[in-house]
Amino acid sequence: MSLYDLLIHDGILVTSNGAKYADLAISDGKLVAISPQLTGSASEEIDATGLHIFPGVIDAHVHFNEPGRTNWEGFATGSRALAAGGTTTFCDMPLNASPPTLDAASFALKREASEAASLVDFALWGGLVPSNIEQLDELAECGAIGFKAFMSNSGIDDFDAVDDDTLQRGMERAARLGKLVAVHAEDDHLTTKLAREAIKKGQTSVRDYLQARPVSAELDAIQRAIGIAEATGCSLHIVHISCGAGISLVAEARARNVDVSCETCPHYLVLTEEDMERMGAVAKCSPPLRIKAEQEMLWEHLRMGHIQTIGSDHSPSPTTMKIAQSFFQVWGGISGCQSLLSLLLTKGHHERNLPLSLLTTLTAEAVARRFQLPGKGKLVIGADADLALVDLQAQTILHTEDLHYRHQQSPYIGMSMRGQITQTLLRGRTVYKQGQCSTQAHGQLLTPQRR
Ligand SMILES: NC(=O)N[C@H]1NC(=O)NC1=O
Ligand SMILES: [Zn+2]
Ligand SMILES: [Zn+2]
Repeated sequence: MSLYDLLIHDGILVTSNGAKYADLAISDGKLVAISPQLTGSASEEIDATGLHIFPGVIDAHVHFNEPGRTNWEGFATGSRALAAGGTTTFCDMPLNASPPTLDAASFALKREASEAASLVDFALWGGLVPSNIEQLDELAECGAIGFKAFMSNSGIDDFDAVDDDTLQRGMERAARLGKLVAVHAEDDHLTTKLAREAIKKGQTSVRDYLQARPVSAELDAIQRAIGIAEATGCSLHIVHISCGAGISLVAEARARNVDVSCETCPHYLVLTEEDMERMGAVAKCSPPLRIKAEQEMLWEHLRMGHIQTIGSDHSPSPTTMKIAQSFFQVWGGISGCQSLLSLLLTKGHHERNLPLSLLTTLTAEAVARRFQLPGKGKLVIGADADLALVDLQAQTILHTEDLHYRHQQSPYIGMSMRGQITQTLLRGRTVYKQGQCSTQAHGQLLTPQRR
């Protein structure tokens, strides 16, 4: 009998402390030995010479739209894209599926759908809307990692925005339950007013859309959310911050011990307003893409450790919803979850010299810590053997055929990437290898566990 199930030898292990040569031994889906030179037999061996071994990415922000809108993405296609991109855990947002995840029954439906189809592990966000404060307890009971609220129109009819009063009541309840609240922070009053005025004048171009969602709307909402978190003692996570000053507000609040964290997304780090104008619908998102100077500020904040997590905010739709006369009518959401790690390696590591240790912290270790995902995010003995094997120097161009999404849309098509994910393992099992995804859905629900 073999000593181990799997032995991965001669790879370079990436940790939050740096990179080092190490052999990894895996049994029963867990890392059981890590050492520069492991001996002993194994049922299977992988020669990782020349490859970097990252902890599988944890993408805490995707919209896979199942059940109910599986034709927008779905767990099967979405999780294939993740596996191909080196991601082994995702947290699915409570909106864009039908029904939205607002109570125990809808949580169960989503859990079932994901368990049936997902190649990778997952956790689920519950929603926080004006009508479901009384259901937050049951969502917590089901194992939601937290509650997501929109401070502006969500673009989806069955997921209402919260006003400050509802947000306060939701945060009071969440604090009592020991759960965090995540917010989409844009001021509804201002964005609605600006959009209405523009549309009334027939100004519906990309530029008009950009002007209707200014940085000030984002800053205003971030400030209010932090104030409410501070008043209620609720943990707060601000998703997809697109501007430097937004990150500064979070950093200032953290410095005075408010329990707030923030996320940015690869699209804000890689694309700008000009790209949105040039590419149109495929690059539409909210908050919108910003000017180059904002983008540089985001990179600087990233380097300084002021941003805690990077999530993709993968929010696809059928191609028909990406076509409209008015840019305000086009579905807002970028498909990008497959490219998260390769974009960070290309633009962050190779072009800006960000250390791999920082990138793995932002995409795995800190995410697992913030959302209390047991056994994830870190390659230590006893952890789940969730791994992304990466050829850091390989240069590839992203082609439409490479995409595993249900709809092969991406603003990154044609982009030259440096750093190729060659193989992804979930709990020791290969879920992706050189272009091929596994056909077996072994994804399991993760529920937060306090340490
Ligand atoms: N409903 C939805 O997914 N909206 C997302 N799309 C986007 O670009 N920003 C969002 O919040
Ligand atoms: Zn959002
Ligand atoms: Zn989102």
